[in-house]
Amino acid sequence: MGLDWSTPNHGPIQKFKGVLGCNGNVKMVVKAGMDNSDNGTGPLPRCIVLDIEGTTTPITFVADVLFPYARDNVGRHFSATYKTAETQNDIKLLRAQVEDDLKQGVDGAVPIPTDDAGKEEVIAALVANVEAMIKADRKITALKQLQGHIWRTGFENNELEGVVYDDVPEALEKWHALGIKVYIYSSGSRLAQRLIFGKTNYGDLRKYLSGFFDTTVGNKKETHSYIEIAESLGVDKPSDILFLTDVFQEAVAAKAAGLEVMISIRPGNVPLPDDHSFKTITSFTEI
Ligand SMILES: CSCCC(=O)C(=O)COP(=O)(O)O
Ligand SMILES: [Mg+2]
Repeated sequence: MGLDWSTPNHGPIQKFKGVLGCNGNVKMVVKAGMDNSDNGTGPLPRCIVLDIEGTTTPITFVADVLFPYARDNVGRHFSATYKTAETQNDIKLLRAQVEDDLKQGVDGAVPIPTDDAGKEEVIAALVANVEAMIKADRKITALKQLQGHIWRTGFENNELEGVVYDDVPEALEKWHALGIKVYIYSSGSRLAQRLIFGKTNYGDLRKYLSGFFDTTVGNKKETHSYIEIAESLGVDKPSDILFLTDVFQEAVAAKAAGLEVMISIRPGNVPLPDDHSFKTITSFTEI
C-alpha cells in the first residue's frame, strides 16, 4: 500500500531534476531513472515525522528496558551529579512539576524539601516523585529530560542499546536516498532520541535523520505542537508532512493541524477505536 494523497496539491514532489527539502530548497540531484514521485503505488511525502515508541521501536523496549533503567538508577544519578548545573536544572524542573502536581492532587506526588534539609533528604523525595512519574508513564518534560540524562550513562557504558524494528533502517535509507527529510517527534527528550538512534541494533542511524522534536514544542496530543513543527520545518503547507504514530490521540491532533497521518500497528500497541478513519501500516515497507 502506498500513500493515497487525497488532496490535489499532493502531486509528485518535484517537477525538475532535484528533490525538494521540507523547506522547498533543492537538496540533491536525482539520478537518471530515480525519482521520489512514486514508489509504484502512489506519491511520496516531502518529509516524514516519526514517533518512536510503538512506531520505530517496540513499546516493550521502552517499558521493559529504558524505564526500569531510569527507575533503578535515578538515586545513583542524583547522588553522583548533584552539584552539576545540569542536575540542578533537572531538579528545578522537577520541583516546579511536583508543586503543580501537589496542587492538582496527582497520585504519588510528595513534597520536595528545600536544600536546607540536606542532599540526602532532597534526593529521597526526588526519587519518590520520579518513581511515581515513571510508573504512571507521564510524558512531561521534567521527567523526560532527567531520563535522557540517566540513559546517557547507560549508552556510554554499553548497558543500553536502542532497538528499531527490522523494516526501519531500510526505509530510512530509502527515504534519505530519495531526498525525503525524516524527523523524530517523541515524548523522549531530544538527547534520548539521539542516544537511541545513535546506537541501535542496526548501528548508528542518525545520518538518516534531519532533526529531533520533543515535548518542548508541546504535548504530542495537542494540535498546536504539530503547527509548531510544521512552522519549524518551513513547509509550504502542513500536508507536506507525513506523521507516523501509534497513538490515536496524537494522530487526531496532527490531522487537525493539517498533517497527513498514518497509524503504526505493531505487536503490543494499544488497539485503535473501531471507527477510526486513519490509514494504518504494519511495516515501513508499506509507505
Ligand atoms: C526517546 S525514546 C524514549 C521514549 C520515551 O521516553 C517515551 O515516552 C516514548 O514516547 P513516544 O512519544 O516516542 O511514544
Ligand atoms: Mg508512540
